[in-house]
Amino acid sequence: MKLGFIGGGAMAEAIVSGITSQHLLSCKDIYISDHKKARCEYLQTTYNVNSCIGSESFIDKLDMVILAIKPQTAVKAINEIKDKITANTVVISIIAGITLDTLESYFSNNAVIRVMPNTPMSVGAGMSAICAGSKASENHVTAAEKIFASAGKAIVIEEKLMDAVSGLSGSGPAFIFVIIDALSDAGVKAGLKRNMAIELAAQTVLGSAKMVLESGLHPAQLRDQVTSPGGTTIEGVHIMEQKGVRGAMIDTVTAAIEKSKLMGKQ
Ligand SMILES: NC(=O)C1=CN([C@@H]2O[C@H](COP(=O)(O)OP(=O)(O)OC[C@H]3O[C@@H](n4cnc5c(N)ncnc54)[C@H](O)[C@@H]3O)[C@@H](O)[C@H]2O)C=CC1
Ligand SMILES: O=C(O)[C@@H]1CCC=N1
Repeated sequence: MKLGFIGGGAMAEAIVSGITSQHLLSCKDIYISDHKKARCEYLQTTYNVNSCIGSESFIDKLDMVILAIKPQTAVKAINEIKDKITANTVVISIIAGITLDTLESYFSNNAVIRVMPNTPMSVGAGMSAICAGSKASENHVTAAEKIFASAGKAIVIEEKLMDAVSGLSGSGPAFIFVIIDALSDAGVKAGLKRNMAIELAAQTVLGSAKMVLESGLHPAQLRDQVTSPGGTTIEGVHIMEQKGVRGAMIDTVTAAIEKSKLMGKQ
């Protein structure tokens, strides 16, 4: 299986780092094209994959190609490759907002799949959602699931849910990083050293997420287990509700979802 990437930026790197550390594919079967020479050299040195400016040397040899360019540069990049790939190559787009209809209008002979991954793939803890285009078979979807589940979890969804997923789990890591940063600020304010405060905050987020996933309990039940009557936690929970943290998080994700919808219309 030969896997190619058009665009070797942050998200492509997270996927490559995930799949190579899990040994899903051999490095020699991974090809990355990026416009920046420095980026190609970095990816080649760090992950031992093939990387070059331009995809001419490998584009017609791929079983799968992942489009990992920004939405703003997508049309140009797609036009560079659409007549060069063979009909057997499965096209996977991770580009936010670009619909299957649009992708299929460019790649009319190919099976097309949309995926919304996230950067925690780089540490084996990604969350990806996959939806299949009209020509994608069950085998194609299974192959995509294998790639994206190799470094985390992958679910198959209907395309109408893609904007919601983009706003929640696609952008979500950025929202959680802001929260970890804010929690560590609170620790620093109380006299903790910055590195210790970051470790305390990040491990607390990690552990809490693990409890939600492994216990099967609703987050509200787990919160209740921490909240002793008349104790410290309820004081903090009261402030969170007073300051509208819950509403702010709903608004945050909703704004990201609305932007994803808008990008799909452009
Ligand atoms: N960063 C993230 O957390 C996530 C990003 N995505 C999607 O992934 C896509 C890529 O995002 P990032 O990796 O963050 O962007 P990025 O800006 O880090 O990477 C894009 C790369 O593409 C290269 N490039 C531009 N035009 C090119 C062309 N014609 N041929 C080859 N390379 C070209 C650029 O030099 C750059 O290195 C976007 O469409 C985004 O919506 C999806 C989920 C999460
Ligand atoms: O910010 C963005 O547009 C991309 C899509 C999801 C995460 N990053």
